[in-house]
Amino acid sequence: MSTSQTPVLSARGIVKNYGRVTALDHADFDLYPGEILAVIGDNGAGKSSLIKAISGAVSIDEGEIRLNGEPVRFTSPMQARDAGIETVYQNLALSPALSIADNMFLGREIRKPGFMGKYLRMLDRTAMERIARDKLSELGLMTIQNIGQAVETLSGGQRQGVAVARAAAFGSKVLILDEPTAALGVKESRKVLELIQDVRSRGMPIVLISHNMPHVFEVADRIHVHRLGKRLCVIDPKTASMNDAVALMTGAKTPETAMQAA
Ligand SMILES: Nc1ncnc2c1ncn2[C@@H]1O[C@H](COP(=O)(O)OP(=O)(O)OP(=O)(O)O)[C@@H](O)[C@H]1O
Repeated sequence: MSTSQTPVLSARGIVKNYGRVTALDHADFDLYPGEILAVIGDNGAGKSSLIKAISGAVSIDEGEIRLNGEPVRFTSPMQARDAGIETVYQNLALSPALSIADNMFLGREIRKPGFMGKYLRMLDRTAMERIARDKLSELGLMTIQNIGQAVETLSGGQRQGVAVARAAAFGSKVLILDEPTAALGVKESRKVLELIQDVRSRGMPIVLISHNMPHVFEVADRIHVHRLGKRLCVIDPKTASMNDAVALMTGAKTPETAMQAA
């Protein structure tokens, strides 16, 4: 990771108002190739709004978003996903009653070749199950026994795993994870953190929104501190402390005073 490279995803001066509430107030953002960028901030700082803006879930009032240097303007999450920005939300966009394979291919189903697929819209289940199995085992998630198993029967960590595998499976350019460990136990969190690092080692940059400072400091290459609707600063987890991060988030320290203390 090097900040001299062109960011994979960047934003400049983005503004998002909800009526009289300004959720994003000229916010900037940069994600570089191959990095895990954590986004931290107090409740209401605008982290979700930032993620929604760069993943097409809300339209922005002002500002610019660039993907690989090219300006983009998404009007739906589907558009952002097609462009390679895959977002896994806290409440997971998985369908509990569907199988793992069906979930992985939701909205991207493979049709049977030839007439049956093209005109009868028949799904190629064998191919989908094979690819789903391959992807899960590639990511070390084959504790899941049966690819036909409904997602509602999986543990929280396994569900998160399926969602991440889905993102990793489709050649996404960017993976955004919103509080991936929030609902998980210690063991499951560990697995998900390993999975995130594994996905990074495959070259995919990741945005990690989290309130969990030990998790953030464990895996992030850089930490974007969001405060009052904008990026306050970016800190290096190798030189900054968790106390600094929390002080910056809450306004107890400014980037200048935190630097002096360092
Ligand atoms: N749909 C909405 N309608 C009105 N106000 C909203 C909406 N979404 C967010 N806001 C407001 O925008 C501000 C930023 O909210 P946002 O959810 O982006 O913060 P956050 O940093 O993700 O917070 P948290 O850590 O609590 O999830 C808050 O004041 C919030 O009340």
